[in-house]
Amino acid sequence: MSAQVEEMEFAAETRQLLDLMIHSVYSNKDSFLRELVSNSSDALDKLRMETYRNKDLAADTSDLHIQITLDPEARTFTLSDNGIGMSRAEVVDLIGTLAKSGTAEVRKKLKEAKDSAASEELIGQFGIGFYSTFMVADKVTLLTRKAGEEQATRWESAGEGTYTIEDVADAPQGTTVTLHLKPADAEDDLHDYASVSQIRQLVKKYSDFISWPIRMDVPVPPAPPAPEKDGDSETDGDSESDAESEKVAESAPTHTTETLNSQKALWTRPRSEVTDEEYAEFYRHVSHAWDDPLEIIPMKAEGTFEYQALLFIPSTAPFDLFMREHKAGVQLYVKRVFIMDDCEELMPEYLRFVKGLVDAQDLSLNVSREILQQDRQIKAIRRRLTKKVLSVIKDLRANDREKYDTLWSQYGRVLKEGLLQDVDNRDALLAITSLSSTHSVDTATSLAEYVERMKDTQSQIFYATGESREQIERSPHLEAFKAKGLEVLLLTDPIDEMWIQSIPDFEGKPLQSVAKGEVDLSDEADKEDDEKKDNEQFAELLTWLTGVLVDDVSQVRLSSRLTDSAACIVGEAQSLSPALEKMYRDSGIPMPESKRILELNPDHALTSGLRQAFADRGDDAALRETAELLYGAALLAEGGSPKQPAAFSKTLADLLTRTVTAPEPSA
Ligand SMILES: Nc1ncnc2c1ncn2[C@@H]1O[C@H](COP(=O)(O)OP(=O)(O)OP(=O)(O)O)[C@@H](O)[C@H]1O
Repeated sequence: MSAQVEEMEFAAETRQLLDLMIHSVYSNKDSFLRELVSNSSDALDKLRMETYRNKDLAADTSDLHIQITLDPEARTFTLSDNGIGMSRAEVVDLIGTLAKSGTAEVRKKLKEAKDSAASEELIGQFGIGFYSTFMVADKVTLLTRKAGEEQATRWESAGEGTYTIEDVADAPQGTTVTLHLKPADAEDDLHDYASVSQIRQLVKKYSDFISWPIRMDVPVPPAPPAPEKDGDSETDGDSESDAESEKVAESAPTHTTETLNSQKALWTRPRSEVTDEEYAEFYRHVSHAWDDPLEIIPMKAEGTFEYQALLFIPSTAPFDLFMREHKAGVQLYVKRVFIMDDCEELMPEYLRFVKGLVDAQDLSLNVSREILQQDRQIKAIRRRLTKKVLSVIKDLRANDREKYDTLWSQYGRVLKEGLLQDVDNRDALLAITSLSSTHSVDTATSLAEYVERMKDTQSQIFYATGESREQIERSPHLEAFKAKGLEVLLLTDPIDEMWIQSIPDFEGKPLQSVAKGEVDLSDEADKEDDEKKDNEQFAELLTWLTGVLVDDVSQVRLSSRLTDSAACIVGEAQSLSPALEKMYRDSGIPMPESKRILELNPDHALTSGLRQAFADRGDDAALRETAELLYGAALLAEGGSPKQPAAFSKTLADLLTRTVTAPEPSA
């Protein structure tokens, strides 16, 4: 007996996505099979885990498997599992809507995905899972009953604006998905998915390693005709034996059940025996991805803690890598039995983009998260995996620069979090960290490479932080470094501001911000004399300026970092940069307003003119205005803005007006 059929609408972005799928330009239509098998395999894993945890669960686990049934006449493809199944609410939530975490991002990307290449990339990036069935079917029916529940649910949709959902009283445990297939179209890469040979081949290709049996009923080829006896002629009928053989033929089964996959756990096989394509399929299965892995990392450890691991670095970063909901990517198995997804205990947070699995030999099958957090073995595995991933990245940097560059462009920002979080691996992390520098626009540098290029007279590693390379390069702080040919690291990731503060030196060379403290760039022998002379000459002006600008700066002093500009603003040696202060403030951490230092270029005409004017006229209103403008202009030059832009611009306008107003004729 079935209850009322309810028609529901897909959310707007789900509809858009379905539209994209149905009119899909995505060339690999076969992927729907991988997605369905993956979902069923997960559902079987979940059921097995659930029965470990909940002994009272009324579920049948006697023959967990996946079954494929083809009906070439009705043109249907059916895949069922007797796994965990879904409740009605779960069907609405999981099948009727997109994963919530991605919704906003998907919406944005959908809007942008105007051409076929963009939508292909979109499908690849998000992995559209169950919806991929609409690439090959014009109607999809899903019948599911959650293990332990009586009520089942039927869901059906033609992939347009709506779907129907109804309660069904009677259905086997697990999920059955029936696809009403579109006509095969070789030109569109739409194969005949009601064909036994096609499905046999695709399961082998995509899902051979799935640990559950994937079965299919296949027709038994007709038995070869019995050999004719000697001397028998066509007319010479032995009617009794003919009837006998007919009976046998009638009762002979027309179908037999074939298991299509070898079920061999890929991670237990030596690397030399597994093809890259098999690894790639396995990666797509474990990580629900649609792309190829950038790097495959098989590992095997024997001894005290025995385990095997198969890790992957995906070629593209997931859209939610920096979102709170992002899940860690490594699964835990114990003796080939799936235990849990997203096992955070196996990987540090900054390697959260790594996918794959660890199969540990000596853990208990009902190990819980709480136990894992304390487990010595898990901690040891995590240490080993971390070191291995970092050493693989280091090797890529040395031997496959193109791959490393892709990796760094995708994950560099996350890896830099490690510089703050993982003190034990800081050296390894620094060895794989690439930073922009004034040395080259095209190629980033490591700290070690920077040190190799350092001049003999140079004792510090210089760096500048800012929003972009262009902005930093225009900053007055860099002038003298440019003039003297000193290399400066250009750090533009917000996280750079943080880790750089936590690393005082590299190979004994202190890291020095070009915008902080006093930098000593003079290499002439007589620099001390020059400085002394300058300081004496400018002493009164500097004291007066410090007084005029007392609300804004802690001090006004002469600079050795400027060649072209008249002034710049710098921080105290140990201070936080304005950007970092802002970051803390934005995240709710109270930060006292800190004053910085105004530095003047003693060789600039404006500075020397100001000194002369002050010597001639002393403190007057016009000179005070010049001091305010000088300070405001220095803020603008570093990419900041005066505290009161309107006042600044008015003072500037007044000054400019005076330059164009004809002087009063003298009496
Ligand atoms: N055969 C099934 N049995 C039980 N639950 C299922 C089954 N198929 C799908 N689901 C549920 O529906 C959810 C959505 O499936 P879908 O294939 O769309 O996405 P996914 O597999 O979670 O992720 P991705 O989009 O990355 O492939 C699954 O996470 C699972 O909870």
